[in-house]
Amino acid sequence: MTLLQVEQLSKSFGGVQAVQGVSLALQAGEMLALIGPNGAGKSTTFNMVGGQLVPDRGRVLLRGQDIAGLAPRAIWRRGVGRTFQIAQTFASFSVVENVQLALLSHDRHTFRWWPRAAAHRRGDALALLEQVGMVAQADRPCSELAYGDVKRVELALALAHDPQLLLMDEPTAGMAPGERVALMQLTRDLARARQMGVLFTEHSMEVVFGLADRVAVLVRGQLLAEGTPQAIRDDARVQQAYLGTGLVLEAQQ
Ligand SMILES: Nc1ncnc2c1ncn2[C@@H]1O[C@H](COP(=O)(O)OP(=O)(O)OP(=O)(O)O)[C@@H](O)[C@H]1O
Repeated sequence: MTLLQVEQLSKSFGGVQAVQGVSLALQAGEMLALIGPNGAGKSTTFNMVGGQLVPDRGRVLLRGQDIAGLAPRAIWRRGVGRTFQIAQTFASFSVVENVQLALLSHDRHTFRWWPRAAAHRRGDALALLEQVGMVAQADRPCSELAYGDVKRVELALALAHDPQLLLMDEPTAGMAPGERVALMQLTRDLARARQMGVLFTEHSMEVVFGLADRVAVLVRGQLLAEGTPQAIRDDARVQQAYLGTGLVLEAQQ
């Protein structure tokens, strides 16, 4: 069964039709990039899938069940994880403690438990850090980490919830080009290994065309094109939509 099926999703704000009749599909283990010029409706679409916005119309089917309009936490409980643009770690806690807190939350405990629960699933937390290449830094405070490493920890925090679908809103914003590709390569390896679908918005064309399995292009709230990176790059309508935006539809080597 299709992991995520978005059908005819629409949302307007006052007179602005932010998203109009957008349909998308994402299979388990697959990376789908949502791209488009500024104001195209990427964040609005993303937030309707994650539950931060209620659609005016349309359906969001997660393995066939409509989750459109549910609260973000209810959607999270159904296996939709999310990483955010803003670093979300607790800076004074160590790397492994942050992952333990995420596991605590996944296990439905509240953070009030923390003083008693410092040993909560430390082994599982270390195993997650191993998966994102951060186990050597497990006992360092998050505040000491380089930005790219914080992003890896954020990925481990999202994985603590064992999501079927991971939403990543501009995951590589603010990172150096080499680090961006490394983070998303890692994400792709994890998506394959865990059969987790990944829907992400991204401005780095190097990441999009180098690492997405498929690309969906939004322009002025509508889906302009959807297909493999190669098909999208060769699509004259997509090139036209990006003309004058300063973005170049080429994956740099
Ligand atoms: N809360 C809101 N209230 C009013 N208008 C909004 C709101 N959120 C988005 N919009 C409008 O909806 C349209 C789509 O915005 P959205 O943020 O989804 O685009 P985007 O593709 O994510 O853009 P960017 O790449 O700049 O983040 C824009 O015209 C925007 O101004």
